[in-house]
Amino acid sequence: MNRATSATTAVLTSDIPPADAHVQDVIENAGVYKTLLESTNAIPWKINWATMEFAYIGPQIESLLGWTPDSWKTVDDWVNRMHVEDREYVVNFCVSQSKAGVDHEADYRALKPDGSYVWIRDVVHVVRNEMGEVESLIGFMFDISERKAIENEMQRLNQELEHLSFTDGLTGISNRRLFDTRLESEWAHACTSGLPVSLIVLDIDHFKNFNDIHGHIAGDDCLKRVAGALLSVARRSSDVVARFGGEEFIVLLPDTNQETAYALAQSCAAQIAKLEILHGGSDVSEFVTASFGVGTARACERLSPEMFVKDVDRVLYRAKTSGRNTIALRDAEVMP
Ligand SMILES: Nc1nc2c(ncn2[C@@H]2O[C@H](COP(=O)(O)OP(=O)(O)OP(=O)(O)O)[C@@H](O)[C@H]2O)c(=O)[nH]1
Repeated sequence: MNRATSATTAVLTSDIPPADAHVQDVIENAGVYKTLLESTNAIPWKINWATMEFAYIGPQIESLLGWTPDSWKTVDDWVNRMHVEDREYVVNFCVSQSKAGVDHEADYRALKPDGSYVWIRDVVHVVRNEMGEVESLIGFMFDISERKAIENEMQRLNQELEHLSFTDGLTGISNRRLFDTRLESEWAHACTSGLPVSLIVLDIDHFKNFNDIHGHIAGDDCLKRVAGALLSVARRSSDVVARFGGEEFIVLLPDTNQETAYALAQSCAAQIAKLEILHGGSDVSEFVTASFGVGTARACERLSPEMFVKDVDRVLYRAKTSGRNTIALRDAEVMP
């Protein structure tokens, strides 16, 4: 039994005249409330607004945060034992809400004596006098570490899920979904900036034969290595190298003119050649090659991004029908 209850018992056993029965009730109730308050899982507290001192802090502070109630005297003790990244926002928020007389709550990391932190949700009630002036603040600090850990894990899993939903499972590069999303935003950007957008669409030559001769696992490995080669060429942060499906890849080059796009397609072809992946089923080279379609457009042209992609895909088909292992341009003749 704690101090509050024994004090109550002492009062009850003394001789109190009937006229003071009300006082006795008050004392008894105060004892009950104190017992209830100090047996909750949260830390109750009270701050005197005029002095900014703690008029009361529950003994639970010791078991939840590791500080003795004696060491928790002023608002500074609360502020200084808050994670530095949370401090400015939380203090400013709590002060402004308190000044406005608005009940509020704030989450922050509270420091323990061993240097670790506990996530706290402080729920604050503003007490005002008859004049409407703030007199004190009373509240509870709840340990929300478990909830925060779950929230953080959920956030991490969501980010991972989002990343996976934009990644091609085999090659690890972006997938079509990410490409479509980025193309749409780059198209909108190009529409306002007036800058050109370029696309390179490429397809590995005679890949069916490659699989038939070298096996599907070698085929998968070939796709991964080609993806790596493309990534080594399109290196600007705004560039997107994506697997478009099967053995077809697409490279989005924002703010890029046709000349540069063509040069980049040449570099892609050179990097693929450099891999020297033996291809027993190709009539164009002993190594793996690809055919390329390159296109450049101004977003202001009467063209949707989807139509643009289809257009460049048709250009790639031209490269295929004109012998493979070549680069075809949307606005020019097939170039060897
Ligand atoms: N190993 C492997 N093969 C794939 C994958 N996706 C698609 N393919 C194969 O890629 C081949 C594509 O064949 P086609 O579309 O006929 O084209 P191609 O043989 O490359 O001929 P051209 O494009 O005309 O040069 C098919 O045999 C598909 O099975 C994959 O993830 N892994």
